[in-house]
Amino acid sequence: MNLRTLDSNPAACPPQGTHPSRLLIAASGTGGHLFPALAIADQLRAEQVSVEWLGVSDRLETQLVPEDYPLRVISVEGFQSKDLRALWVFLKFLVSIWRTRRILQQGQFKGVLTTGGYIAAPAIIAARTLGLPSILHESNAIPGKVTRSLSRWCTVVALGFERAAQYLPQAKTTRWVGTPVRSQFQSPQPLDLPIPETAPVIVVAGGSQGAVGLNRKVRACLEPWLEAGAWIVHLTGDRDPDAHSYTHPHYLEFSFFENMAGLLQRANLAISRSGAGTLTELAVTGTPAILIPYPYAAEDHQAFNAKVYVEAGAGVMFREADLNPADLEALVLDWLAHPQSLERMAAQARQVAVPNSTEQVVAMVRQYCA
Ligand SMILES: CC(=O)N[C@H]1[C@@H](OP(=O)(O)OP(=O)(O)OC[C@H]2O[C@@H](n3ccc(=O)[nH]c3=O)[C@H](O)[C@@H]2O)O[C@H](CO)[C@@H](O)[C@@H]1O
Repeated sequence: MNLRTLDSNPAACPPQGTHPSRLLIAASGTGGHLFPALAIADQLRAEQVSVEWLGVSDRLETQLVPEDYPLRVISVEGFQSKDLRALWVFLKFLVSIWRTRRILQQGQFKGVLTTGGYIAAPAIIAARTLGLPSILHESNAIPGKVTRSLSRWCTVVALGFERAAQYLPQAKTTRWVGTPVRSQFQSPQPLDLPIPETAPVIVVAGGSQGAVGLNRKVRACLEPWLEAGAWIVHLTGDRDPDAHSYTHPHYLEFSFFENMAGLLQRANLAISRSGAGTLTELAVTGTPAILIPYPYAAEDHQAFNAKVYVEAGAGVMFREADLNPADLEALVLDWLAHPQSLERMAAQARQVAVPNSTEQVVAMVRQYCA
């Protein structure tokens, strides 16, 4: 991988005035923050907008971004403790605002787009103090802390779920646009797995990092589902101590799978965490789901995301702590025996998808950051 990480050295900036429009995208951490931002960036690049990235040195963006976009790194983290360390984090935060201001000035950026999280704070504050527009995309049904605190300073807040607007009374403008997904989701993708055409496929997904708790519940049920004829594609993440402990010719295990579009287009059912990105992809591909929210998500936001899907009739939700593997096993066996239930839910799932999310955010960039 060709790492092109830039710092705030002015010599590293492209010549000034050579691009019709320049945008700094601040997105960091997990797939849920990065993939929507990458979808937007790719579309902007196709429309000749020059995009650079603001990230953190040890997060997923260092693997996903630098091949395509110059990555500038700052040091920023969440305020979690109230002791001396909090003072250190605060000082780092002030420095991160100063560095972001310099990056924006030296690169002559016309504005900032962010998908929330810690990195959004210096990006929005720096843009605000320079009088530049900022567009914040919030994908969750309950907006994160940074979104709630700083929405008033954003030019516009784009929402993944309509119901998130009620938590942002101070935002100047909110617009419900859905959450952008990678361009591969817009067309049928081949799936390079040896699964027969007629076999039912269950995908088990724990978000961009995998979910050990969810993996355990599912492993307890594998045998009967496989006996019932299902193929199971299990995305375990790379921190599961029990990975590779079970083998069966129809059980395919991956720590991370690149071709999510092809996989979800082929899946008949997903058993999944309810991160906003995954949920949007399930809706776009019309995949019914058993949703098991991450129990420690801030303000239980994954459960609020899942409710959108459940209320639409596209799936069911279980709390991980209450979920008895025997119930999970029986529910899936029932659905495998009655595929028409899955088809009905698939149709409902498609109703949740918002068309043209990426294009709508790109239009905002054109409107506010020209
Ligand atoms: C633990 C936690 O707090 N997670 C948060 C994080 O989610 P996190 O990044 O875990 O989850 P999301 O579901 O939003 O996104 C996961 C992304 O990773 C992709 N993927 C996943 C597995 C794989 O093998 N291959 C692959 O490509 C999915 O297709 C999806 O695009 O940000 C989301 C958006 O703010 C939040 O809703 C989640 O609550």
